[in-house]
Amino acid sequence: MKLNVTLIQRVSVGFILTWLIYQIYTTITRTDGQVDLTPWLAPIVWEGTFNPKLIDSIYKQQNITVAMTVFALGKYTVFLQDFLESAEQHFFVGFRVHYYVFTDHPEKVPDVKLGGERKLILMTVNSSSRWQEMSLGRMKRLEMLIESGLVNDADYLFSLDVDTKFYGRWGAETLGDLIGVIHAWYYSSPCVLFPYERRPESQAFIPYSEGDYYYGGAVLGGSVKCVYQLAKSCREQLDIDAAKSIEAAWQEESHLNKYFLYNKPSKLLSPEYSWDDQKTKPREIKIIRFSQVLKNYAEVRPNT
Ligand SMILES: CC(=O)N[C@H]1[C@@H](OP(=O)(O)OP(=O)(O)OC[C@H]2O[C@@H](n3ccc(=O)[nH]c3=O)[C@H](O)[C@@H]2O)O[C@H](CO)[C@H](O)[C@@H]1O
Ligand SMILES: [Mn+2]
Repeated sequence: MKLNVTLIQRVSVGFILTWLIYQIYTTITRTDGQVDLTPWLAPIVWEGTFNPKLIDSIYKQQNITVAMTVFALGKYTVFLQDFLESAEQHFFVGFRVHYYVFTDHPEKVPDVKLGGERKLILMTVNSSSRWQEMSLGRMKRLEMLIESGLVNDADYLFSLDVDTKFYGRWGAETLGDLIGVIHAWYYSSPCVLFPYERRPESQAFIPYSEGDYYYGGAVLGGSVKCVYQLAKSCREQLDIDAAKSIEAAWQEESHLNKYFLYNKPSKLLSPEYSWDDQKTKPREIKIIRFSQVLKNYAEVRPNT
């Protein structure tokens, strides 16, 4: 009898100790660089800050359509298969999704089997000779796509890099008026180290005294109306720079950062939504949902 009580006591102490260690561990990892709200009270979406089933059911009721644009010009068509197949597994599963694939090589677009209520619209465009133009030309093409009325049936629109892969859920938690993603390489850096455009001659110029986050150019999104305003404004600023023969440090990513500085995103996606396969996963990142795949720059880009 005495032995039994001791056993129960030991098990209880063991349980309490394990629970305590777990609480301390989660508190440390939770505060380690993870903030859930911006200073303007926009949510930052991290694993553990939302209930996936609940949030999906809210937007399911609204019967929404999500459009996504992706550009695969020149040799970047090689990324399409993995991109689309992984999107089918993780991107708005169970929702109506319309992919707009922009390419100069329509014959190289793989035939990926899509789920019900999901379709792919092929947008054939002219080739460019410089990768920088293919990357920054996305703003103009996004603006024109929305002006054409083709995406009028969509409620939300995302534009994503193609040299990427989905590894985890990307669902209704990412919806909002204006969406930006925190860049995986700068989420814990001080503002002055952000690679904003620092030359005052560029429209993308941000002085060292300003800035709050460094946003990645690989992800932008929001309501169709807000994405239109963003794309139009960035395209206008890119045109002004081009007329002065200035190319911002990180092309449209620099202009996107300038836009977000004065037009704050209503929701920010944590770096879970734009990781980089080159970067090992630190402890505070619980899940990688979308990531840049490794690429041989010399092989896939037409110029350096
Ligand atoms: C993780 C991240 O934030 N990436 C950004 C970054 O580097 P990246 O090295 O990721 O740029 P990148 O080479 O992926 O180019 C951006 C995108 O442009 C398209 N493309 C580019 C070249 C080409 O030959 N064909 C083609 O289709 C394609 O959709 C690609 O995903 O800086 C770029 C601009 O300098 C963009 O802002 C990227 O979004
Ligand atoms: Mn990329």
